[in-house]
Amino acid sequence: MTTNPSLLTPYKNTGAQSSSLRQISEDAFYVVNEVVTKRLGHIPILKGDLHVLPYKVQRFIAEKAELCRPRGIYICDGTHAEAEEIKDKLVERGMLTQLSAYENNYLCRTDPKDVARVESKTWMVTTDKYQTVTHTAEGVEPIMGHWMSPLDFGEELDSRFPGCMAGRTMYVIPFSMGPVGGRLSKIGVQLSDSNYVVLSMRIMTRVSLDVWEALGDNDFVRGIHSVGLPRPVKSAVVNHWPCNPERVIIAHRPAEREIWSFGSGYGGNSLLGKKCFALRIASNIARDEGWLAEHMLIMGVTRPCGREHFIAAAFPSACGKTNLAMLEPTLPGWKVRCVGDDIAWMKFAEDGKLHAINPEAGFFGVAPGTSNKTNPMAVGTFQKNSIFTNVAETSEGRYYWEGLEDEVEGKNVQITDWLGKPWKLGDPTPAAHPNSRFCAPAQQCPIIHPDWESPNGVPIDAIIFGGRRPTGVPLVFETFGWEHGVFTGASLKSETTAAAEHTGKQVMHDPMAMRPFMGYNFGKYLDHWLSLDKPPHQVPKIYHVNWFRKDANGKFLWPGYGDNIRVIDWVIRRLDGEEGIGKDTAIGVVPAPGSLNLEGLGEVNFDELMSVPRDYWQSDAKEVRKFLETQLGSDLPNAIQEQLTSQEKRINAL
Ligand SMILES: Nc1nc2c(ncn2[C@@H]2O[C@H](COP(=O)(O)OP(=O)(O)OP(=O)(O)O)[C@@H](O)[C@H]2O)c(=O)[nH]1
Ligand SMILES: O=C([O-])CC(=O)C(=O)O
Ligand SMILES: [Mn+2]
Repeated sequence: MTTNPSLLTPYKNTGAQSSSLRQISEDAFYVVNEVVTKRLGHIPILKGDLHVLPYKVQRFIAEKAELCRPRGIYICDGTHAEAEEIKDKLVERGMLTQLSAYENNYLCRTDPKDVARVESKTWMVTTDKYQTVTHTAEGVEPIMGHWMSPLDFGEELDSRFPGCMAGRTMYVIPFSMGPVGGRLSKIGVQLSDSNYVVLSMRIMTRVSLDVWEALGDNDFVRGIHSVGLPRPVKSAVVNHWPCNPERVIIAHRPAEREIWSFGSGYGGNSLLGKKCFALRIASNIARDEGWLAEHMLIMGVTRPCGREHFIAAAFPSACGKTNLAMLEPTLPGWKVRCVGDDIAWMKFAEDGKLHAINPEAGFFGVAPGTSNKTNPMAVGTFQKNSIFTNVAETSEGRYYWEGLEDEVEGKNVQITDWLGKPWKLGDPTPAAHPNSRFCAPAQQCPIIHPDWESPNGVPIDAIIFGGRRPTGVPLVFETFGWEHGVFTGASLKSETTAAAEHTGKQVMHDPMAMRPFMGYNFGKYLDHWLSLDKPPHQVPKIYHVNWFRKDANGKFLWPGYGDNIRVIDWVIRRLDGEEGIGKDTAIGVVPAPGSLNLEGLGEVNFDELMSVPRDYWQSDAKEVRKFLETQLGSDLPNAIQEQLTSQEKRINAL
């Protein structure tokens, strides 16, 4: 199979800011115009004016249209009217159903084969393999980063993209991650043949014509997405949801800042601003520019005394970020405000502090388990202008999923499950898919932070890592310093969830909660983190939490949700330097007996919750050493190696 070299030629960044370059690019207009016109051939522009866009964008569109051969090109403007027009069409076609009990809420059922991220088909394409993966020990498959050679990628691309949009519209989506024009913000352009993607991107990112203005002649991240089912369609389309599960590929070319996604319409695979751009591509940009792109929520916590602290927290997918970011405190006088629930871009500012922005504009949250009891602020957010994917529906036009039983019990309502079948309480299968999601504008969150769109971000005082650890791991501990904190993040593990294709509950390594999102060599990534602790930087303190420890009967030891404020309270008192509330253990500082505010809580087995069992941690230490040494090989930073050794010594001395 041959590869069209023009598809794989990196675009040159002309850095066209100076007036002389601007002059050249104006002269080049006529050339561009000719090339663009030739490449487009007879493909009509259905909406918008291609020739007023930045030249690089014009060329990008023309080149990819020539490749994918859509029936027309639709340049999105991000307006409400545009969204209405698309929604009406989708309702008519049966892909969306209005949830009539709310204002402008819609339900979408996908093909049941397309319901989660597909980690095994997600790739980083780099010339040098070790830009993507670490030097693992002989015979050990790297689990962080998934490498494909440019040559192989060329073949995969050639066998999928030519003509892949036949009979469909190619939407051009201009979007900004972070407020348009902001200091930490970045611009992307996604091409997609899915109108569900257009509607979702409009919620999750800032889609607007202002983006073109802010972009000018600068470079942008390029996204090409296709559901991979050109017309006429040869196989049956299930649920009016075109996709091509057998041929899925999500490939990133970090050097070219380019993303190619094929075959899936599901959020994490198709909303390219999210995991693909804001984590995998952005972590590459961040390393080059000296900042961090992380899988973290950002929250502001105000104590009864009125002082506010900002916290960033990294938990793997479906492990509680959205819930913590919108926590409703059970302690009186406390206030939590949400800055972001999934991704943080963080950079040290002149004040020496690490400042974070939320690059997204919406929440793409796990639906099951979300209720007025667990997360009333999320519920408040998605009462209007939201899209629900793979949830169930009631005969009253409301959404339904596991965790909302109280709202239908004893009422005469019929439920239709996510597969479109009649369903009733007590049925053996779940009503909603476990990875069903709500997609809602962040600005509708009742506790959105007034500075959530501040272009300078918010100053982070503490970073928290966490995961689902049914045994052995205490509710909270403070690490002994930056290096120990980075080591603790690198050793992060969690039980698998429905957010990706892994089946069965197994505790897996998920370093920094970034395993599925690692954009470059994980050893270099750790080096980058370690290098940040230098003057004048005031690095945040690093903590680890575990809301999911279970007792011998398999019951959670900790009530979680709103009561997690009690842990945050302890964290902030530690930041303040309050004495006598910490107890040193081998793995970090846990709350001393009596130091955690448990007032008003029922029975809590504090000792079991905080215990650091020697046997457990001895075998854990062995396993972590094996993991880090075999996974990172020669890429394992010395500082992490030293942390490993000193932690082992402390554990053996327990
Ligand atoms: N037991 C317990 N469950 C929790 C807690 N916080 C969240 N959960 C559950 O964990 C699941 C996922 O929570 P989310 O907050 O959506 O997780 P997330 O990290 O934002 O997930 P992604 O969007 O996939 O990145 C939901 O079913 C929650 O109900 C907690 O404190 N205790
Ligand atoms: O990316 C997605 O599909 C949803 C998400 O936030 C995650 O899985 O962490
Ligand atoms: Mn996530």
